[in-house]
Amino acid sequence: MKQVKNNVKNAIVERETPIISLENVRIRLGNRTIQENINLTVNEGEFIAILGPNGAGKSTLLKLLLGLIKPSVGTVHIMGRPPRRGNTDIGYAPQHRVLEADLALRARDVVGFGLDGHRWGPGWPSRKRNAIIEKALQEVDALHFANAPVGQLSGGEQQRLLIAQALLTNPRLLLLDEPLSNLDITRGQEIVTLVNNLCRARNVAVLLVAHDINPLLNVVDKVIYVANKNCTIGTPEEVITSETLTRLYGSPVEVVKALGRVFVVGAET
Ligand SMILES: Nc1ncnc2c1ncn2[C@@H]1O[C@H](COP(=O)(O)OP(=O)(O)OP(=O)(O)O)[C@@H](O)[C@H]1O
Repeated sequence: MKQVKNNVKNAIVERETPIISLENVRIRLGNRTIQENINLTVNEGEFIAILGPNGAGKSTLLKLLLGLIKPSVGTVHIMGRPPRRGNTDIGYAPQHRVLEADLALRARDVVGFGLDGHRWGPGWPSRKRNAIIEKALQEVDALHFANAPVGQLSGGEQQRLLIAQALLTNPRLLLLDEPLSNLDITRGQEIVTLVNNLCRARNVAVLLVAHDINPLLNVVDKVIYVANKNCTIGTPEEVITSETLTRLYGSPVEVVKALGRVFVVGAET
């Protein structure tokens, strides 16, 4: 009985532990300070957009969570533990370049690469491995082009494969680096809807790096805005305001709302 109680207690503690916790984090690369003092918490199942100008440190933040770089000051916790490379609780889709048109690999093989280094990686021609790949392809609505040569797929279709790859280990945190870049408005919106559905259905926390908040405005829970070596987190209504962004950039910024869209003016955004 005591064991059962302990198990329940541990399960509750585990559930209540934030997915990400950053305290007083400073990031330096080479001899440059990229971020001064990051404090933020991300909870289970939250859908969060990371925004900010080129070179502000959005991808660097993802690398920190992946354990690829270390903070020079402060603490980083992923599900209560320091970040570590190869953490299967994290699914990561890196920034994507369109693949060569003559690349003859099948879409499903490319997704399968996501299992490399995993216990169902190559050398496991098992039904289990194929079933995992099939499920991920289905979740991103890619079954109908699963056998197509990947180089012939559109940017949006290739993006779905990257997301499928990131889902293979059933992660609790999904890191997507600019999945909307190079997509037209309709394809971009389809990816946003897909990611939102995955986030809600799986209760997986999602950090999605983007340059434009507009396609995400109606679906994200929060925004992390990175600029001028600082970052801030809050709901879009809290963060995408003239006051908050002027404070963050340290120079005048105007947030203009028109035609149902939001425009950030006056800063290098
Ligand atoms: N090893 C390094 N040494 C020094 N500076 C680096 C190193 N790696 C990256 N940087 C710098 O860190 C800054 C942040 O880069 P990062 O790629 O995180 O920006 P970003 O916000 O993702 O930009 P973008 O929107 O253009 O992709 C950039 O100015 C980059 O030049």
